[in-house]
Parts: sequence; structure tokens; C-alpha cells
Amino acid sequence: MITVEAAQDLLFSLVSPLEVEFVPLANAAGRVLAQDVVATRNQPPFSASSMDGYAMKSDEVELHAMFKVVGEAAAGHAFQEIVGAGQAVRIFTGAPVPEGTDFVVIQENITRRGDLITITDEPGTKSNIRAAGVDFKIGTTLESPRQLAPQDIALMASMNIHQIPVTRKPVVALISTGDELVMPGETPGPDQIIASNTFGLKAMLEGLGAEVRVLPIARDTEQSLITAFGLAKSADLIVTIGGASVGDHDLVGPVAKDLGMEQSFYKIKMRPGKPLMAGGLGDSVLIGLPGNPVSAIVCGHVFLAPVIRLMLGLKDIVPTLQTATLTHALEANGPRQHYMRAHVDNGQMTVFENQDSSLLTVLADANALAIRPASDPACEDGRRIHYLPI
Ligand SMILES: Nc1nc2c(c(=O)[nH]1)N[C@H]1C(S)=C(S)[C@@H](COP(=O)(O)OP(=O)(O)OC[C@H]3O[C@@H](n4cnc5c(N)ncnc54)[C@H](O)[C@@H]3O)O[C@H]1N2
Ligand code: MOO
Repeated sequence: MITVEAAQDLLFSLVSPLEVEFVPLANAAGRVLAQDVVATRNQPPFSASSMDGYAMKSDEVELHAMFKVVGEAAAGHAFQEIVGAGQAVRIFTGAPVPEGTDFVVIQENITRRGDLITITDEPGTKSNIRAAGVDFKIGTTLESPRQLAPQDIALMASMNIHQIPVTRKPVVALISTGDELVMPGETPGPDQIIASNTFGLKAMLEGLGAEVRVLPIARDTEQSLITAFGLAKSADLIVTIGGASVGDHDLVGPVAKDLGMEQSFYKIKMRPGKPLMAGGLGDSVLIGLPGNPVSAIVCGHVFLAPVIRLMLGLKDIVPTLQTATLTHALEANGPRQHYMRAHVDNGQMTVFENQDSSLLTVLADANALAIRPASDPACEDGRRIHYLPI
């Protein structure tokens, strides 16, 4: 058995970032920017007023000074003439600042009679003008790679970039295996259960930016698995769930090998997740997850999520671990690195009593996987423990 880190390295070496495609700006949220985008305009393209008021020359601005209003500048409607001495222009937020002016006195500080205005309150020293290009200039770059947040979309819109280079979405085929499984909504027989982790993994993968195809459940026969692998052929990543262990009905490994899988590893020093398997299968990467629901989802966090990030061309694919203080003692760990379901609140960690890998209720209560190194001795409360937030 190899360590989690060794398994991650072997797995990541099978994966490369996918190719670039262009999508309309309106569909780019959440996608990964694959190439830097560069502004070809300045924002604002002109000096603009940041307030509603009157534009004038700064060296004429003082309490009680009077001006003649010679015109108006509104957003989208510049004042076209040059403003002379003793003159002011009525101006609104977002309007270009007229030539000959460099100061806007807000209207609250002005008294107006007809075309005459007087500064009747202290105007202060702030010009209330946004310089041309203060937000971004021609050449300003939004750097890749980055998962595009709403504010990135707004920035690219402002730059007038409307076709966005993004990494193609990884296509993931999810194959659940087992005669005992039915889909949610179906009526299970007395010896059947509902395929659950399949849908937890689908949610996780879609949240990461993958396109997920849930294939029909493969039954515990070679033929059924061969059919499922056939349906999965065009996927970038094929994920099987279950049938990975050593029982007579655990057929994923042997069938995948018959179909040409070049196995990178099988079995790792991880709890839960021991029977994890990975390899190359045709043009796809195959990851065989253990069937126990918690095992599959924990392996999803530790292996699938980084693989998707790598395919998307992101950096820092393995999340940085955090630390919290244990609120109680813990027994010594066994020979496998243990990802224990735990809850962290305000830096204080409680590790749940029952760590059976079938318990989705316990996993649903957890917001952290406390990581115990292999053969970690018993520890007292107050110890700092690494964890992976989930
Ligand atoms: N003799 C040994 N037995 C087992 C070992 C071992 O080393 N020696 N390892 C155990 C460990 S650890 C794990 S983990 C499991 C993994 O088994 P499989 O990957 O072969 O999974 P299955 O047997 O198919 O299923 C296990 C369990 O999970 C349920 N399951 C499967 N798929 C789903 C699904 N999509 N949704 C919900 N539940 C699912 C299945 O019904 C079983 O209850 O092997 C141990 N055995
Ligand atoms: O490794 Mo199994 O995944 O402990 O339950």
C-alpha cells in the first residue's frame, strides 16, 4: 500500500489541463479563465464627476464665490464648450468633466438663483472627480488562471471583452456498481438500498466546474461493467463507485484491466478509502472509488477535487490544510492516515465518536476532516490538529 501523497502524485501525473474554448461573457461565471485578458480601453474613458453638483475651476472655489451657470453635463451627454473664468456647469454623477474645469462642488453646498450660483457651504478640498483610467487603463490585465467570480465578469464587461477564453469543462462519467442499488425515487426491493454517494459526488464535481454524466447503474456482472465502460468512453475522467475491494463481486479492477487499463496504483494507506484505484484507460483517467458512502465522498475531496482543478488548469490544486484545537482526547491511530469526520467551531475541534464509513448522517454533521497521520500516538485535548474543511 502507498501513502495518500504518493497516490496523489501518481494520479496527478496522469492528468493535464484541458484545452481552451471561448464562451460568451454572460455564460462565463464559474468557469476558469484560461488566458490573460487585456483591457483595450480606459475606464472611465474621460475624467468623470463622482457627484451631482457644479463643475468649475478649483482656483476659483471658495466660500461665498459666485458663478454663472453656462450649461449642463449629464452621464452620456458631455458639455461641448470650454468653461471660462467665473463660469460653472451643472453636472451629474458619471458625466464627463467639461474642459476648463477641474473641481465639482456638490449641490448641497450651493445656492442657486436662476443662472447664478453661490457657494454657501464650505466646499472642502476633494475635487469629486474620477481621473480618466483610474479604474483600469489600456493594457490592464486580468490574469489567468482564475475561477471567474461575479466581480471578474463585471470587470471584463467593463473592459468590453465579450468572448471569454476558458478551460473546457472536464467531462466526468460516474458509474455506480452493485446489484443492491436503485436510483433515488425508485422503489428498492427488500435487499436493496439507494445509490447515494453517486449524487453527493455529482454535486461535488459540478460545484468544482465539471460536467457530470451519471450512467446507468452497472450490475455485478462483467458484461454490465463492460457496457458501462463503453458508455463512459468519451469522458475525460471515469469514476466508478464500489466493487473495488476483494470480494467475489468486486469486478471493477479486473474488468478495467481486461479493457486495457494501465493501473497506477491500487490500495492506499488511507482510512476510509483503502481500496482506491487509479490508472489510464484509453484517453480517459479512471478512478475507482470504494463503495462505502463516506469513503467515496472523502476520496472525492482528497483525490477527485484536485484532479478536476488540475484539468481546469488551476494552481494550488490541493487545498491548504487548516488547524484547530482538539476539545477532547483521541485514541492512537492505526497504520493508515485517517480522515476523521469532525466539527470545527471557532477553532475548536470535536471529532465524532462513530467513524464507520457507511454513516452519511455523521458526514452530514461534519464540516471538517481531521487528519491523523499513520500510527499517530494517542493525544490529549488541547492538541493542534490539521484538518481539511469540507
Ligand atoms: N475482506 C475485506 N473486505 C473488505 C475490505 C478488505 O480490505 N478486506 N475493505 C473494506 C473497505 S475498507 C471498503 S471501503 C469496502 C469497499 O468495498 P467496495 O469498493 O468493493 O464497495 P462495495 O462492496 O461495492 O460497497 C461497499 C458498501 O457501499 C455500498 N455502496 C456501494 N455503492 C454505493 C452507492 N453508489 N451509493 C450508496 N451505497 C453504495 C454497498 O451497498 C456496500 O454496503 O470494502 C470493505 N471490505
Ligand atoms: O477504507 Mo474503507 O473506505 O475504510 O471504509
